[in-house]
Amino acid sequence: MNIEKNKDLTEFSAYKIKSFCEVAYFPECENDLVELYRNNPDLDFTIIGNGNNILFAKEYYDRPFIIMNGNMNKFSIEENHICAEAGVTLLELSEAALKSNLTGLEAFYDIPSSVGGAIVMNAGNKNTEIKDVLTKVRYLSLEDFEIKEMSNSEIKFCYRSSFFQNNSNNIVLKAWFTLKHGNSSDIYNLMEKEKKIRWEKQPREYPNCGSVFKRPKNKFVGPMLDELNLKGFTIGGAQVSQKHSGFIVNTGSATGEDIILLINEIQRRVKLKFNIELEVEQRIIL
Ligand SMILES: NC(=O)C1=CN([C@@H]2O[C@H](COP(=O)(O)OP(=O)(O)OC[C@H]3O[C@@H](n4cnc5c(N)ncnc54)[C@H](OP(=O)(O)O)[C@@H]3O)[C@@H](O)[C@H]2O)C=CC1
Ligand SMILES: C=C(O[C@H]1[C@H](O)[C@@H](CO)O[C@H](OP(=O)(O)OP(=O)(O)OC[C@H]2O[C@@H](n3ccc(=O)[nH]c3=O)[C@H](O)[C@@H]2O)[C@@H]1NC(C)=O)C(=O)O
Repeated sequence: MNIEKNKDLTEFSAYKIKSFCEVAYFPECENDLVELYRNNPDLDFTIIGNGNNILFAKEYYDRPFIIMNGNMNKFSIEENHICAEAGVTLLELSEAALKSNLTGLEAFYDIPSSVGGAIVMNAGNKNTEIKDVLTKVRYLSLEDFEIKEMSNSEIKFCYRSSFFQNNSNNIVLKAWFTLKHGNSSDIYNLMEKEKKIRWEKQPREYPNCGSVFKRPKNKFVGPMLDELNLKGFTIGGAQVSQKHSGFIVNTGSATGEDIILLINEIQRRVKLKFNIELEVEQRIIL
């Protein structure tokens, strides 16, 4: 396993925020990860999947990070079942499904995420969520350092949440998905269609971490922010996207602090005007 001291984390954050950690571990397989935790039961590790939903609040972390991005990325396919390690990206997973003429992952083709991150957050769009294709998860419990498995129904998935979101002392190691046999060109066309829709609506040209806030009940975030004239509102290098107000983009030199200040100001104005407390969807790494 590769271990790097004083590691620059910029490339592991989709916001491209400059931040360092004391030491970064890059586990290559399940065993590396499990041994790391078992041998260091007192260390407070921060885990990063593909970095698409994290906001570095600090410029330096004097603690160890575990980086799954580009690691633990093996998968296998048997009939209509895929078994994938936590570090496989949804892009890799959906492309593998396409090659095997399996349908069910098209909506995830363009959702930036690792398998682990997708399960924690129950990744998805308006019509499909990862829970719809997931069979079971293998995970490491940090309570007793034992490896366990949990079936879909036990994971208590709901909108952008799961057992793993609410119990972060459990590390996703591997997941099994059940798909359906389909037609290769139909699968490909649907993947491209999903991607086109997202690229048309979302600010892919700037570093960002997707939706900043969860959808409040019966409301969308974008129209509320538009009503408040917040499109383009900027603090330092952080800007409410001109393309989709539900996103904050890094226009070049945003710090974590810029983004947090912008989030706080949006929340303050939304509360004043609509009496709604916007809940942050992204993980702020303190
Ligand atoms: N729909 C969309 O367009 C977009 C969606 N997203 C969503 O954001 C998420 C991004 O995933 P990803 O980039 O991989 O995640 P990140 O690297 O951004 O990690 C987010 C959090 O997930 C937890 N986590 C990640 N991997 C694991 C693991 N193996 N086991 C346990 N916890 C883990 C960690 O929190 P902790 O340690 O506290 O549990 C981490 O802080 C996905 O759910 C994706 O759907 C992001 C951008 C756009
Ligand atoms: C990007 C993410 O997921 C996205 C996912 O891609 C899209 C599409 O399915 O639906 C959610 O966004 P969203 O709630 O902003 O939905 P959208 O369909 O983009 O927009 C909702 C409504 O707001 C309007 N809208 C959007 C942007 C804007 O600047 N102004 C505006 O008025 C749109 O016209 C639409 O009528 C997910 N976000 C959440 C928090 O649920 C993410 O989780 O990070």
